[in-house]
Amino acid sequence: EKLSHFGKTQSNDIKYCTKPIKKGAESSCFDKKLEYPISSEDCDLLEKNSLKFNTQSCPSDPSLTCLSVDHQSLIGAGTYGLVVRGRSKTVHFPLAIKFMKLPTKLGTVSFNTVGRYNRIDLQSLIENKGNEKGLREAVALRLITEYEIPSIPKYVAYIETSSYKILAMELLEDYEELSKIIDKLSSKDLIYISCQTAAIVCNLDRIGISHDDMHERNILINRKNNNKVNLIDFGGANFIEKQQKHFTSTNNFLKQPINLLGHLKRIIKEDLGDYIQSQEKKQHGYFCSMMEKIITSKNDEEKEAIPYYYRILFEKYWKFSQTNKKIFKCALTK
Ligand SMILES: Nc1ncnc2c1ncn2[C@@H]1O[C@H](COP(=O)(O)OP(=O)(O)OP(=O)(O)O)[C@@H](O)[C@H]1O
Repeated sequence: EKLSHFGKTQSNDIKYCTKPIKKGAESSCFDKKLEYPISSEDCDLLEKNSLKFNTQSCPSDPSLTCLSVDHQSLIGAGTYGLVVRGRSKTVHFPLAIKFMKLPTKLGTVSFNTVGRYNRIDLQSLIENKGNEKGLREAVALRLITEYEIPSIPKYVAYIETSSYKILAMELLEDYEELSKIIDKLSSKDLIYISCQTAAIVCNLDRIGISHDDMHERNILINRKNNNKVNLIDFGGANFIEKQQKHFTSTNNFLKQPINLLGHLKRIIKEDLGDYIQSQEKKQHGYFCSMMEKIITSKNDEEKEAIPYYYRILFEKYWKFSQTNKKIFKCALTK
């Protein structure tokens, strides 16, 4: 059993420091940025939510317990916080648990009830644009999971303690960031990846969520499974109010991810990309509505009513279908 339940490993197991602090000095250093102490209050709340993950002694004070950041546990690190591997007995899949350090202790934390959000207050999120990255992501993932939108990690739990915002979600295994592999991919791969990305964006659109941070680092690819795409990092997500629900998110797919769109434009030629991009600027969401139209059109006459550029894109390059739950999917073409 690799995952001890808050059990400590020996501090000499810590391998995340490679460079000594001072020139010539033996390395006994540690990276303060990777030190995430877990208090007994944190422990209690995590335990109540059945969340398990590895811990170790804190490098700066071995009497304290910290998140384990060895190569088995650590998934990602950044200014936002740390993503580590975990488990929960409430779900059958492994977890990615994101720990976001709070800028200050309590007081500045709004929406804090008893650590867990049972009720989602969409209105306050809309008004509080940008200030609540962790909560915003939790709400987005929870809605996405409830609506069973595929290709996005499933929401498992969101907790706030006095030190952290903690988001537990499905772990995507065997995925690589598109930014790291984009130059190795063939035209066919890139067409299929962009098609799946567009389908995910339009699926989100149907439920009124826009990702709004669609760079290549947030698009994960499983090369072992037909270049299957998953979208992560909903910290910048926006919730579109019902009245203005009419498709606003697509514009972020047609502006971003810049590198992927650049490749795509070179591949599909015929000025298709430029034309569709400029249409989207004039009328946000036009792209998703055309996608819906091509799928629901029953005969040639209805198909011909769809503007030429979209028809070419959908007939020649991106083959969409829709499941009975109205989820857009991309066909893997030979
Ligand atoms: N569910 C997941 N499964 C697998 N890996 C994940 C998952 N979520 C995040 N990661 C990995 O952890 C890293 C950080 O996650 P994420 O991008 O969500 O954080 P962030 O705070 O938005 O970081 P930034 O915006 O600086 O990229 C990602 O680059 C990704 O590789």
